[in-house]
Amino acid sequence: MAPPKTVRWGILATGGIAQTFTKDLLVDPKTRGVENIKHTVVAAASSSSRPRAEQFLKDVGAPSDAKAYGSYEDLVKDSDIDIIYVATPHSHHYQNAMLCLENGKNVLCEKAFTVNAAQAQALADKAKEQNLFLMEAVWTRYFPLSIYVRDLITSGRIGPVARVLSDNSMALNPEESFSDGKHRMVNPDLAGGALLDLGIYSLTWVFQTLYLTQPEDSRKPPKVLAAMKGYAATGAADEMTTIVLSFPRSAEAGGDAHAVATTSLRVATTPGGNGDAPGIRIQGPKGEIQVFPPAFRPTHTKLILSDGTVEEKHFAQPGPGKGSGWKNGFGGGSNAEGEGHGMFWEADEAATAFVDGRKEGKYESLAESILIMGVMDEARRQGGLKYPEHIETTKYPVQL
Ligand SMILES: NC(=O)C1=CN([C@@H]2O[C@H](COP(=O)(O)OP(=O)(O)OC[C@H]3O[C@@H](n4cnc5c(N)ncnc54)[C@H](OP(=O)(O)O)[C@@H]3O)[C@@H](O)[C@H]2O)C=CC1
Ligand SMILES: O=C1OC[C@@H](O)[C@H](O)[C@H]1O
Repeated sequence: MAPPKTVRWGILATGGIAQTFTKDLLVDPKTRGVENIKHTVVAAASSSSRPRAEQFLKDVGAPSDAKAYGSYEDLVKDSDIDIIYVATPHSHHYQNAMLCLENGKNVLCEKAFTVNAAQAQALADKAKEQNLFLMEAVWTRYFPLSIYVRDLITSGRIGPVARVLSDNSMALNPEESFSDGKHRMVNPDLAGGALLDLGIYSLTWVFQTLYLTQPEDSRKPPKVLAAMKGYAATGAADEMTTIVLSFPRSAEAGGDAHAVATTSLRVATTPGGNGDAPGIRIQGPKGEIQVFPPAFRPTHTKLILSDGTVEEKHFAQPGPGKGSGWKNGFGGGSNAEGEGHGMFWEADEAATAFVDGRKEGKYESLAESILIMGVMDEARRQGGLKYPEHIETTKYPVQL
């Protein structure tokens, strides 16, 4: 077997998810049976200060020669970097990812990919023009659990999927948790609200079960009907959004399929985060697949068939982990001591694509990311939610 190829990462921003991702990145891929690539961190940048980037590199256990930068502009000029992971708030993804692409860097960009579909399209166009890799970091798509669920569907165990019910909600008590209104969950200037932050996962489950599992030439965009409740304290952000989707299908493929994607900052998929009610139900004529919360990091599925068969599966996130034990502070769950968080699967895919010369992720094309951004645009249009022009714009560069 050929020796693993080492992929050199740069980390853009030093906040919560940048820490979690980078710790996972530094877990040896062999611990999860991955032999083709290795990851290393060669640089990190903080827009606040260089010492903050230095501290970040220490905290995550990066190699001692990794470089610390005090600006994103300096990071993108580093010729030793193969891929940059963009970990700023969604309001900033478009400007930051464009900066990377303009400077010839491959990009893995956190969710939600951008603020709207026009920005996502502009990034995809730029990546194509520059012949660079670009992928939205919807980590859940790359989990072995997600691959297993998609395989159950394509192998026909439940018959053609007729309906998907998909929720990702957290009872965050927003007035108390985000009382100054500055947190990205509620802050319009950071494209805040439930939809872009949490609802993206409800839609991920809808799309990866009803869209990605269809033959490519038969995938069609869904019709969208949405209800949105604004978050009163900050005005332009949603605290709850419900989207009904109808996917056109031929009669041979089972006819049209429906989905309901829900998200809320006020109520939880399972109160107390105990995870005993399925947040995702994928239903066909022969049975259903249940996925247990949280929707973004599920570890438990149940297949229930109408003939009485019940198959439960638990998926570990193999460690040992570099101290990547995780709590999100919102009651969103924590992983067992010694486990990784699970962000390494998407990193493996991005690195493998880079090494193989692919320009997009295997389980979510740029066209699908753009389509999902378009569904969120339509939900916001129907719900009357607009963000400030300077973060909705496709102009570049814009100082945020
Ligand atoms: N995949 C997942 O499970 C998760 C994904 N996310 C996504 O990751 C992104 C970042 O979230 P998270 O890490 O929790 O956010 P944090 O607020 O913890 O970190 C964001 C970082 O972005 C940089 N930044 C640059 N400009 C701003 C600004 N105006 N306001 C705030 N931060 C700024 C800062 O880093 P610096 O000062 O170093 O430049 C900051 O530390 C979001 O898009 C979110 O949706 C978040 C949580 C989980
Ligand atoms: O992406 C996410 O997944 C985990 C949640 O806790 C977090 O708030 C969200 O941004």
